[in-house]
Order: sequence, then structure tokens, then C-alpha cells
Amino acid sequence: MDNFEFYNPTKILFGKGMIARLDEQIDRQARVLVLYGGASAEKSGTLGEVRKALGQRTFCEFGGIEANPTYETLMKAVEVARKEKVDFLLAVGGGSVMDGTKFVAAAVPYQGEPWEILLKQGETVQKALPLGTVVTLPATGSEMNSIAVISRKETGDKLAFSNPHVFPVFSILDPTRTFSLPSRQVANGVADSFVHVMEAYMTLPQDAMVQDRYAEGLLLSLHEIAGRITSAPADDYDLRANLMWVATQALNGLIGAGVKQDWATHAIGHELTAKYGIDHARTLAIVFPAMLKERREQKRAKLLQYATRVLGLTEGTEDERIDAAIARIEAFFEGLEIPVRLSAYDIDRAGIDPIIAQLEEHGMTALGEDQEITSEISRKVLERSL
Ligand SMILES: NC(=O)c1ccc[n+]([C@@H]2O[C@H](COP(=O)([O-])OP(=O)(O)OC[C@H]3O[C@@H](n4cnc5c(N)ncnc54)[C@H](O)[C@@H]3O)[C@@H](O)[C@H]2O)c1
Repeated sequence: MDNFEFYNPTKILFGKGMIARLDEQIDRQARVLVLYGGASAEKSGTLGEVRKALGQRTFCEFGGIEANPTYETLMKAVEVARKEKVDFLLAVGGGSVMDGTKFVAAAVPYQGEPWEILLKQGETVQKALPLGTVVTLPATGSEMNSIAVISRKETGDKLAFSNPHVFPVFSILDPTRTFSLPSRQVANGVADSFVHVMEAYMTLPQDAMVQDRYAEGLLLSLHEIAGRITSAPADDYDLRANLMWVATQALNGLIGAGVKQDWATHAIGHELTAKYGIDHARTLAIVFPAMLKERREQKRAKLLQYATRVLGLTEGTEDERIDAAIARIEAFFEGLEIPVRLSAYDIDRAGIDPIIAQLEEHGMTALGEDQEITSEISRKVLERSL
């Protein structure tokens, strides 16, 4: 196991009715900016519940943060936060609103042009406004990590940054607030969480027993959830609660501590979203199985471990078990009605070139657990997913 430092200061308030506890989490004197996305937060009643819980506090609102939040929109929120002299940010939404809020938190006190935060991957952030979240979509784990992914319309970039100053102070996870999600977003959440676990796990054996068993527990849970969620009623509280808690644990830093990780699927997926507008989770379903096919020798031992411990595959030769494991992963996505091929989005071989060009422009040419995934290998991965 590698040396590691683990730090996660986010307090979690989990369960039905927990939004009412907002009042105790934010200083009574704080000037709060509530950030949200589209109409869903209003329609579902979540915003109303938040406003009520904020009580007599001074707060203002900024709505309209889009899916794949853009720098252009978020800079307007930065202006509002500066003008209103707010000292606390409250995100109400999914990963896009939470990520956007993290960017605003870092950008408000930033000396210089805030896009630099993304270009330097968060290294130049010295401070940030404190923030909390009320989660409406279980998927990204943004509620309990220090990562944000921001797009820029003008340039077609989609870049990530990370900095400990943007960990949420608290996150409220009320599974009933996910009942209004369209089934497509629920499926996306399952797929995104699955790949988050996989990118920490599906590398090479490192004798990290706790990380491996913990990841396998999350994967087993996700397989079970995926098998039930498409036919379950939207208000199946326990199922939604399980999904919500898995999604948070999938990317809160624990399973990735002390082990080599492989975020190549995310790096390529971000470029697919930036170029073709495909939902984040759906890009992962295209890239991840193809990545396993291309890197099966490097990932051989872990593929076999997953096949045995998670899927219970014990029959056949090693290669047959690996083939079966990859086929089961494709079936996992397809069972969620998420395609695993670029052709489902009418993207052919010619559509791969701009993705490779973007990866090169963003310096994403040494990806994977051993930094061996060059842009040539990324091209082969995408060709396998045609
Ligand atoms: N910070 C991280 O660690 C991290 C990890 C993975 C992905 N991301 C990023 O997060 C973004 C995706 O976030 P996401 O998958 O949570 O989706 P999202 O936040 O983009 O939301 C998707 C859609 O669902 C709607 N929605 C949200 N909650 C709803 C509800 N309860 N009822 C009805 N509609 C609702 C939103 O309005 C939006 O239209 C991408 O930009 C991705 O790159 C961040």
C-alpha cells in the first residue's frame, strides 16, 4: 500500500426530513447565497423546504446553473456573491450545481482570473467561501469530496479541479428528494457511481485489503441496485437511500486512499461531453468497457478478482472469466438502458479525431494507473467502442 493522507471534513446529515436541520448548520448571522439549477428544484418542493429551513436568515438566490456547469454562468454567480457580500454558499441540486458552487466558492476571493483555477487544477486556490449542499441527485459524490468539473462554452473545454478548501462543510442527503428524478438520471447515477468505484479498484493488485473489500462491497451493492431500480417505484425509499449512500461513498476518497487509481475513463469521457454533449455517466459507459478490453493484460489480476469476488464467476479458463466479466459490465450498463457504443450517438471513426486532439491539448497523454495511456492508446479505446 502506498503512503497516504486522508482528510474528509464533510459532515453528512442523512435521511427523511433532514433539510429542516439546515438551521443548525449555518451561522445565524451568515449571509447565504442559495444556488440551484433548473425548474426541478422548485417543482419538487426541495427549494421551498430549503427556504423554510433557512428561516429569518438573510439569503439570496442564484438559479439557472446548467447540467455540465459553465464558467460563463458561474461567473454571474460570482458577481452576485461579491455584490451581496455573501459569506456562505448553499448548493441545492445534483453534481452540476454542487460543482458549480465549489467553483464560485473558490472564485469569489480569488486574486486573478478565476479560469486559472481550472488550468492549474486547483493548486492556486488559497481560500474559499464555506459551502454546504442539499443533494437531489445521487451520482457524483461531489457532496463529500473536494472535486469540481467545470465547462467553458467559449473554448469547448471541460476541466476538473480539486482543493481541500472546497470540501462542503456539510451535506444533507434526503432520499425522498430524489423521487422526482427522471429514470434516465437515476440510471446515470448508478452508472456514474459504478465507474467511480471501478476507477479506484480496477487497476493492479496492491495488497490493499480494506480498499479492495470496501470497493467490492460498493460494487455488489450497485449490481443489486441496478437489477432492481429500473422496475422499482420512484418512491422506494430504501432503494433510493442505498443508492444515495453508495454514490457518496464511491468518491469520498476512502477507497482510493493508498492505492494507484486509473481516471483515464473520466478524462476521455469529459472530452466526449465537451465535444458531443453526451451525459457524463453515459460517456463512462461508452469508454469503460472498451478500456477494459484494451488494457486487459495490465488489469488481468484485478479483472479476475472482480469476476470471482463480485460476480461469483469461477468456471472456465482465466480468459473466459475475463471475457464474461467484461460482458457482464456491458450488460450492467445496457440493463440501465445506457448504450455502450459511440454509434448509439451517431459518432463514427472520424468523430474520434477531435477527442484525441482535445486530450492532447489538455495534456491528457499519460493517463491510467501507470501513466501509460498515451493518446494513441486512448484512440484504440475509442475505436473499440465504435
Ligand atoms: N465533483 C465530482 O466529484 C464529480 C464526479 C463525477 C461527475 N461530476 C460532474 O457532475 C456533473 C453531473 O452531475 P449529475 O450527474 O449529478 O447531474 P446534474 O447535476 O447535471 O443533473 C442532471 C439533470 O437532473 C436534474 N435534476 C437534478 N435533481 C433532480 C431531481 N431531484 N428531480 C428532477 N430533476 C433533477 C437537473 O436539473 C439536470 O437537468 C457533470 O458535470 C460531471 O462532470 C463531478
